[in-house]
Amino acid sequence: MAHLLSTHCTLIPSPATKMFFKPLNQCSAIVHTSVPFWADRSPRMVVKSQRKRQEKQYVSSPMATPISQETGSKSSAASHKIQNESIPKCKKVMVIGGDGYCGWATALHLSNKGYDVAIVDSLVRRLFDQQLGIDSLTPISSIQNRLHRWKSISGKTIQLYIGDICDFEFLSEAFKSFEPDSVVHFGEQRSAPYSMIDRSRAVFTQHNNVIGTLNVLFAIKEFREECHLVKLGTMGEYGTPNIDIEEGYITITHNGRTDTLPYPKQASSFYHLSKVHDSHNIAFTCKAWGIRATDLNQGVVYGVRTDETEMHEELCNRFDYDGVFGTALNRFCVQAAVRHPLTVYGKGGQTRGYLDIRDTVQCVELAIANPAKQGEFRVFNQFTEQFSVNDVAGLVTKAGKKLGLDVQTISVPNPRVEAEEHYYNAKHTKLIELGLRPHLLSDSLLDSLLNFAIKFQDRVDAAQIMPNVSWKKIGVKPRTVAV
Ligand SMILES: O=c1ccn([C@@H]2O[C@H](COP(=O)(O)OP(=O)(O)O[C@H]3O[C@H](CS(=O)(=O)O)[C@@H](O)[C@H](O)[C@H]3O)[C@@H](O)[C@H]2O)c(=O)[nH]1
Repeated sequence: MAHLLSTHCTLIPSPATKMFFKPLNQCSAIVHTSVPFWADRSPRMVVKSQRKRQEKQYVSSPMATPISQETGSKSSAASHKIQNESIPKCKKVMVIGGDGYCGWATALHLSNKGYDVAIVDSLVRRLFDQQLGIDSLTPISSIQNRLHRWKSISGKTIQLYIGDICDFEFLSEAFKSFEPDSVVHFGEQRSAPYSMIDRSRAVFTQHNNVIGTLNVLFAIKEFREECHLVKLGTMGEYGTPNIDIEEGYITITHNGRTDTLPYPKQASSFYHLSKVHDSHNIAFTCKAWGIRATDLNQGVVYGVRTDETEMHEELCNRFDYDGVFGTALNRFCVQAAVRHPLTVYGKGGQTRGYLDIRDTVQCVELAIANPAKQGEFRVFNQFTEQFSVNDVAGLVTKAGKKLGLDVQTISVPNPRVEAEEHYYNAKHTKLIELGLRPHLLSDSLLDSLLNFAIKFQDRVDAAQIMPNVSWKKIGVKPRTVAV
């Protein structure tokens, strides 16, 4: 029997009666993980749209773009590009992982731009917080409340499918029901430290990410062969080679013969390796089945606000600052706000590509609006600026001083195995060529991020700040991370 979830969504229990989420064995902040929750891959509830199916909206033109229905947000490079091109009435985008940090911002942005959006999410990211005893700096609403609020503010409906894409039956239903023209796939375990906690988290990360992506590829082949896959990869796939990093491919002359080959991969965590495995699987299926795909090798994302998430507090995005899910710049802003010394790991010369979350949403929109050709495996390096960890600490220190904060830095013994001083020069021109107008890291953005962190400083749990996952100490025994 279907239970009414909202005016436009229905919860349909799967054939099995088992609940998706096992009860947690929690004792204050300590999580016992002797029975990993992900051991249960039983079928789960499917949220299926009641909305009448619309006509198929396949778009085969590489320049096809959606109607821009921006409501009060600033115009972007993407919208300029969109206005000049042939515009389909409606273009359907499935955002897998649409309840997460990048996924939520992207789902709202695309909906605001006139795409017909469906979120597919297992909500497991929220469960990680509960299991590790950590929380977002910002209070975040349930996905249902988020979507109700978005509807009331924008008048736009985002469909919701709650389930695990590793469950092919669930994914098939979602595909057949929504019939996406593009799939944006953020639905992976995205923390390197999480994947290095213990054996079971390493296995979970690779199983979840690699099998999930394989299922998406099979679903496209089976149900929507024109559908464009926009897959979130990572700059971490390349590692830190002592030569320039190209965008996906490198032309090599060897023993007098020349070829253009996938750029060598040297990932340095089980998480980053899962993305390498994904890239190989996607590249193969583009060749073998003619899948069209874009791999967005994204750098470290910072920031929290986008035009849409700041429309209402119930649309607020998550902001991670803990040692497992928090990323460098966001962490440093929170550390500065609560007068915790900035935690530079090792020598601090680790250099990465960085980007503002407002550019993440812009890049995804550009990729969708300018799809890969049938059979093409495109790779874009998705970042806007390079910084070392010491650079980032220096910028936050300077911005903190302006706000009257006395920001200190400490060198923490590096919990990771990574080069701490190295050459780094990565190309990132393809998205610029498509029209990306980057939001470069500015004093005003740092001011606003610091003020944001100060606003929510009472929610900070200082015990979550120091890293406590070691690349070298990872073992087979299930580990409790929270103190
Ligand atoms: O308190 C900290 C936190 C991090 N770092 C260092 O900062 C660098 C970046 O670490 P991060 O935690 O900000 O980012 P990372 O673990 O690489 O992962 C994040 O950024 C990746 C892009 S990239 O780094 O691979 O380009 C994405 O794929 C991941 O999903 C996202 O969690 C690393 O050298 C790390 O050792 C510190 O020195 N101090």
